[in-house]
Amino acid sequence: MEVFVAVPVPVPVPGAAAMAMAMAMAALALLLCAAFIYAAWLSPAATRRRLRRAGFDGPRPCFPLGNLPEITETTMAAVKTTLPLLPASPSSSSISDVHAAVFPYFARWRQAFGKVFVYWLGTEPFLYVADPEFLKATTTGALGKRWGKPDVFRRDRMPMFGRGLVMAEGDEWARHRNIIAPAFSATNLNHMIGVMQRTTAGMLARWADAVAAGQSVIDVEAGIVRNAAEIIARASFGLDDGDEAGARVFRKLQAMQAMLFRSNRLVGVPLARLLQVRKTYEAWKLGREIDALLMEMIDARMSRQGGSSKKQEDLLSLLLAGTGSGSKVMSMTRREVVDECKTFFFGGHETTALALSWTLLMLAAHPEWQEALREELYMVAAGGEEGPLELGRLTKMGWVMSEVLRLYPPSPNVQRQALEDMKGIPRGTNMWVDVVAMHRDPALWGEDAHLFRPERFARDPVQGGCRHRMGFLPFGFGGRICVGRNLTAMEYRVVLAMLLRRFRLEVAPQYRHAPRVMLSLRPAAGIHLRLTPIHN
Ligand code: HEM
Repeated sequence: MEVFVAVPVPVPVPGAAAMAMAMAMAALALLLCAAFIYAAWLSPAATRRRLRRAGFDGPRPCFPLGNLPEITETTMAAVKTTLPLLPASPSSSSISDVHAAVFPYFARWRQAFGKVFVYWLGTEPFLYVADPEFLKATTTGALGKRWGKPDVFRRDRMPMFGRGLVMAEGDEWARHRNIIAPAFSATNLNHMIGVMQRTTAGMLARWADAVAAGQSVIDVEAGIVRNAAEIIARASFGLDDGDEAGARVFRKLQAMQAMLFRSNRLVGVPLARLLQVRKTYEAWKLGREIDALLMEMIDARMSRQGGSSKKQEDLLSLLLAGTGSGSKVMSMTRREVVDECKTFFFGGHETTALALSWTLLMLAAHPEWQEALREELYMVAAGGEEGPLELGRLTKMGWVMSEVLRLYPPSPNVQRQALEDMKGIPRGTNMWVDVVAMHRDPALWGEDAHLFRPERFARDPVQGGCRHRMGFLPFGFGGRICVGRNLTAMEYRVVLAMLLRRFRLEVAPQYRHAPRVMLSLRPAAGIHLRLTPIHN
């Protein structure tokens, strides 16, 4: 007898797989939702409670935007403000004028919370600091190593700096800094004087032509920025007249700079990049093109090295001198050299140009100082050509530079991020040092803090008489102090000396005093000066 065993045959239930898939998707969506709620609300709210328990109060944030709405609103309200260039009387102006114009939200919060408080960019906590003693207590000595650079800016500025020195961290940073710092030695910088003079002569010739053609008022800021961009491109990677690859990189770097200034980014807001996909993509694409061009230049330079009779003395050659040496400690990969070239360009030209532009404005507004610098120039370099020796003897010019960097610091803030928990500050908290506020604080500088008085640096050349050694920070502080400051000092002297010999400066009637922060501290409406040629 045949026994039939009933074997159950799996009968496909229509839609079962689809249902399983849908459930998995729903679970995933739920998980993502939970993660988003955690990142955008719960986690920052918990950090805020911890900070408040440690005694750090501040304006109430509304997550996930944090305090960005108030920042935007107060900034929009301040945009149209025009300030008097000079106070009507020495006592009629105070820190609040320029500081409130450039950081209106900080000026408002300082009144309520003092010189140290917490505010939020999206879900990122920022410890605002305008108290040098607090800064010293939290960041100097052994504590210094516990602070790095904020991740939030590293992500945002990746197209500009890549993983270059500004953004590097830990051992990577130390290795890069050890290779780069010697490239800015006095001997290397002296080789760049000629490049600076040739480039600046071109700018001055263009201004002289414009004046001869009847255009006596010039927006000097535009010319100075372009001149500084050319100088840094020549000094960094040897941009040469007729060098097509160099010129292409230069144009693209400028396009990137303009694009990043235009885009109004929601820094610190989770998923904000998704709202700005086009801008993010454009910056990424431009960044790739720049990288490819720089890589080509580096390859060409490396294959020429040794074979060429023409010795190049730009920063690129100095960095490449170690590459291929076999020493891992003292060499960089091509990729790293590319990022450093971009870092020099973006970190190095606008800051220097702004220091020079604000100086021209101050000298136009203070003719007695303009004359004092000219006299010093004629005394130190009677023959008319300034070499390294003569440039080093321009003492008064040094005071003027320091005073301008105090009143109009091109880098209006310095940032850090806590790498570990310390003194009630949770790991990951950012620090925002308000350099403009400290540089104009009467408690640190005296009642004349808002006045242009270069002589304060005659009495105290390093600190200008500031009552706290961490109250004057135009180039940052600690191990991460600006690596390019000597290059700036050199370029400042070369350009200013040539300019003062060639033109007398006056503030033009159409000049509008509108300092604003757009990454750097800039004159929003340019710097219009009347130039009168000096005939020797
Ligand atoms: C007036 C001109 C300049 C100003 C006001 C300025 C300001 C600054 C500031 C505030 C920092 C941050 C320091 C810190 O975090 O404590 C910095 C870092 C830096 N600057 Fe400058 N800078 C100027 C010129 C230059 C030039 C000419 C170059 C290069 C060509 C340059 C390259 C850099 C680099 C690579 C860093 C990162 C240093 C590090 O993290 O180790 N800067 N600068």
